[in-house]
Amino acid sequence: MIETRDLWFSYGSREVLKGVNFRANKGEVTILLGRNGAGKTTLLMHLNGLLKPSRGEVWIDGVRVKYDRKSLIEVRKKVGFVFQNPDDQIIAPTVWQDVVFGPKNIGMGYEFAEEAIKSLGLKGYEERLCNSLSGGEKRRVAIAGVLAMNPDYIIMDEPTAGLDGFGLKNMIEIIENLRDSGKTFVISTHDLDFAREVGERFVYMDNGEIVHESDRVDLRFANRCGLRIGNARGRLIVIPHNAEIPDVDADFIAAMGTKAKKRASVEKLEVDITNAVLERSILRAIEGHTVMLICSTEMLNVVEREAEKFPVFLEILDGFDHLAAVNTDSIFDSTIKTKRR
Ligand SMILES: Nc1ncnc2c1ncn2[C@@H]1O[C@H](COP(=O)(O)OP(=O)(O)OP(=O)(O)O)[C@@H](O)[C@H]1O
Repeated sequence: MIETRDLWFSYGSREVLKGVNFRANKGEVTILLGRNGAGKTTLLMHLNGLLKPSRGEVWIDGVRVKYDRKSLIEVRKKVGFVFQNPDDQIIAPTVWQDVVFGPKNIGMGYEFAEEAIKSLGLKGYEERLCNSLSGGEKRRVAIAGVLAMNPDYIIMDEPTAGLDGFGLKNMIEIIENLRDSGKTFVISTHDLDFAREVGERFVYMDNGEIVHESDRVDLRFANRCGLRIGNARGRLIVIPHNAEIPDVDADFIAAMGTKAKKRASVEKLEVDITNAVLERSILRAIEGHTVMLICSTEMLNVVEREAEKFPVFLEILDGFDHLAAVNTDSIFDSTIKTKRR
């Protein structure tokens, strides 16, 4: 387990970590979520001694991290760090020279380097110049360099930044395979889909503090931490309180335009919402009725923003995991119920 205890850190007079108690359990993939500037990278850099806390402690497998050179070498063997930008990590001219840089530096053998080259699909790339590689390939070289030291823990700072769909899929496979082989991960990301795919524990950071922890993505906190996925899309289901659709629904239908479908024996009204505009008039129209909204996170953001301005009580009922069981369309990931306060 990696743990921080009451961790404080400042860059000059700028306080960035404010008493962080973080924990990453062995064998798990812990995801660190938070908006830009929340302090994720700063926290991650403490987990293998790249930064020294102003106050507080870091513990790895029950041993308190010390900051002399000899202790730090031991820490770096146990905990590898994959930087957000591979160019910050790659230092040698060729792929092979770069991957063996770490083990060579501390007099370790190259067996894990060879294994890493294979497992990351870099066989045949050994003599390639790193600066001739694509972004995705560079990322794999950076990971191979970390694996060459055979660490138990792998810290990744935004590993999906700049990856296309194939690169993302490949990254997910790499993490899953390594996890199955017993590695522990701590990963920071803004990518909610990716987080859901690989994560087992989720830690939410805001303004230098941990504000929440959960064992599945909690949309309320993901939202607070500035995450977004997909487009603002969703389906609004309005269930009127009385059997007859009251007059107010005429406004609602008008507001929704031609997309609204009103059936003859209406007990509920269903509307597909395909853009980010959920206007005040719509919220006014649905006020007082039970409303279910199945939507993408972006739409959730829109609704929550609007609901703050309008007296509609908003309660998130379910996250993606539950809803996925009843609706396989991946754009739908949350259910909201609104009712009059
Ligand atoms: N070397 C530095 N010197 C001074 N301030 C820094 C330095 N590095 C980071 N900061 C500041 O510390 C705060 C936290 O930065 P950090 O990189 O840890 O956040 P983050 O959550 O990783 O953000 P992002 O998601 O944008 O990568 C930010 O306000 C940032 O400007």
